[in-house]
Amino acid sequence: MQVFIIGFMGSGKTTVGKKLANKLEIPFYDLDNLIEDKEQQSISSIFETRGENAFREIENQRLRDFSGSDHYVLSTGGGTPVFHGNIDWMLANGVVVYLQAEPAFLASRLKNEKSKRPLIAGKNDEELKAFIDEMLEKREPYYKRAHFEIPAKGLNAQKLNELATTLTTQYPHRQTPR
Ligand SMILES: Nc1ncnc2c1ncn2[C@@H]1O[C@H](COP(=O)(O)OP(=O)(O)OP(=O)(O)O)[C@@H](O)[C@H]1O
Ligand SMILES: O=C(O)C1=C[C@@H](O)[C@@H](O)[C@H](O)C1
Ligand SMILES: [Mg+2]
Repeated sequence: MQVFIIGFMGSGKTTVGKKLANKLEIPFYDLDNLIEDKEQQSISSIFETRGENAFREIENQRLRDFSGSDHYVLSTGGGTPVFHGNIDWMLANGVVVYLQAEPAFLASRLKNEKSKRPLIAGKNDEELKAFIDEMLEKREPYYKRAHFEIPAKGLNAQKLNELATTLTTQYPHRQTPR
């Protein structure tokens, strides 16, 4: 089973992806981390020294080349579904879960975590909220194509269990539990 978690920065893709993988007893990967490991450079530094277009090429390559195992949960970057036909590729190659969140919720999550995220680093609270409003509107049509949409707010252990059960029922090709 290949599960792709998509959604805006701060929606909790990395946090939730890890927990979901744990419940499904399959490995967890994070596309931003895979990129940093392969390039031996932080995401911020890639944006700074090589630019966003280069980052999007690398992101696309890493997503498609990725072959950690037959079964995994992969949390993607906030922009991954939007570029280079990545959403079509993910829909064709696995189950795509959209972690949906409203701008005010995302802004409150992100306001103390801007430095590692080059697209929002240096913005004040007002600029951050305006950026999220505008960017989410552009990105949502891509996010909304996911097979499943889960509200990030109030996503507790029980809801995560329900998601894990739905995924295993509909996509029952599980690895032997570790
Ligand atoms: N269910 C949750 N409950 C409380 N806090 C959470 C939850 N999920 C995530 N967070 C917190 O929200 C922040 C953003 O989460 P996370 O880094 O997982 O988001 P992300 O979608 O992976 O972001 P990015 O796209 O930038 O990688 C972190 O501080 C994390 O600890
Ligand atoms: O929303 C985005 O475009 C990004 C989100 C992060 O996960 C990183 O992939 C990078 O900072 C770009
Ligand atoms: Mg993340």
